[in-house]
Amino acid sequence: MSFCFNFDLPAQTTNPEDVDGNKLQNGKKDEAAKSTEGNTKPTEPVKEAKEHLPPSDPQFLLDDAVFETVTIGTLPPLRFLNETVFEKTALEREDGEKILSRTAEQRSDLISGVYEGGLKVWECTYDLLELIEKDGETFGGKAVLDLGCGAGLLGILALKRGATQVHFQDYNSTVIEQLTVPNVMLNCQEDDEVDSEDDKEGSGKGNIEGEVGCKKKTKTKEDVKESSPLPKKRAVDLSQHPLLTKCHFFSGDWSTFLALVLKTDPPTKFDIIFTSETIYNTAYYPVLHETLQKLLAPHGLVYLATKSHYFGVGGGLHLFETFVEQKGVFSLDHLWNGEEGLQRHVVVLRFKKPKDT
Ligand SMILES: C[S@@+](CC[C@H](N)C(=O)[O-])C[C@H]1O[C@@H](n2cnc3c(N)ncnc32)[C@H](O)[C@@H]1O
Repeated sequence: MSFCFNFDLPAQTTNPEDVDGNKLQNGKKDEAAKSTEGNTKPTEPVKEAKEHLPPSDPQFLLDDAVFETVTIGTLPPLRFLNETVFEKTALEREDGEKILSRTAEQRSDLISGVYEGGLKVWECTYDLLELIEKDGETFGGKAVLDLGCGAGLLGILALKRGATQVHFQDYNSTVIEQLTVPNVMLNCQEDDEVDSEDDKEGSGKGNIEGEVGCKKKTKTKEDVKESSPLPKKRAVDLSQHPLLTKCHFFSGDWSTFLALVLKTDPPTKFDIIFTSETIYNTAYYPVLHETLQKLLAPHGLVYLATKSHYFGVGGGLHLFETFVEQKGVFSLDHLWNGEEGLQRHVVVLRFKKPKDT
C-alpha cells in the first residue's frame, strides 16, 4: 500500500489573530494557542454532525467488495475494503459530498475542510494495532470511540474483542457510509466464511509488510465465491448481527459531533478513545482537545498514533504535546517510538485529575 503525503491546504483567509478560536488573554495568546498558529481553519462551512444508521439490507454494500485482510500476531483478522475500489468505481457511487471526484481531480489524500483523508488506512493505525497486540489489551465491557476512524480498523478490533459499544466518527459521511459501515459488516460475517479459504491458500500468497510486521492479503468477490457459496452468505441478515447492534456511526466536524454525543442522556463517556493520524492540522487542536476532554471517562485512556511531523500541513506530535501540556488537563506518555523513516509514535493520554471531565 502506498502512502503519499500530498496534503493540500487552502490559502489563508482567516484572521491570524484568531486562527484557532482561542481568546486573547490579557492582550496576548497563551503558549498553547500559539502552537496552533501554523495552520488555518478551512474556509468550508463546518460539516454538521449526523448519526448514520446502517441500512436495513446492508448486504448490497458488499456486493462488489474487493477487500484485504490484515492479520497481526494473535489479533483476530481484520477485513477492510481496498482503497482502489473507490478510485475504480467513483462514478457509480453515491457521493453527495463529491469527495471521490474531488480527490481524484486534485490527486490529494486530504483537502482540508472537504475531505480529511478517511478513505484509506494510514500507517499509524497499524502501529497502534501492533501495540495493542503486544500489550494484550482486551476491551471486554468497555465503551470505545474510534475518533477520525476512516476505515475503522481500531474500532472493529475493539468490537471483535468484546467492547460493549463502539462509536465510529469520521469527518465525511461518504467515508462512514461507503467504507466504515461496510468494513464493520465485512467483519461481522462469520470468521470461518473467509478464513477457511485463507488457510487453504497458505502463507505463500500473503503480502508481508516488513515495516510493521502485519500480514495482508487481497481477496476479491470471485475468490470468496470459489470458497463459499454466495447465496448462503446473502441469507445472513447482517443488520441484526449482534456486533453491528453495538455500533454507532457519526460523520461531521468534531465540534458538532461533540455537541450531538453530549446530548444523549446520560451523556456517553468512553473508556477508550482511539485516534490515529488526526493531529496533522494545528488549527483543529482546540476542538480535538475539547472532544477528548469531554468524552473520556474519568479513568479512561486515549491512544493516539501519529507521525512526528506532517510535512506540508505543519502539525505533529511535538506541537500537540506542547498544546496538551499548556492545557494542563491530560498527562501524556510515550508508549512506542518508531525510528525508521518518518518517525512515528503511539502515546497515551489520561486525566491528570480524573475529575477533570
Ligand atoms: C488522515 S485520516 C486518518 C484516518 C484513520 N484514523 C487512519 O489512521 O487510517 C484523519 C481523520 O481525522 C478525521 N478528522 C480530521 N479533522 C477532523 C475534524 N476537524 N473534524 C472531524 N474529523 C476530523 C477525519 O475523519 C479523518 O478520517
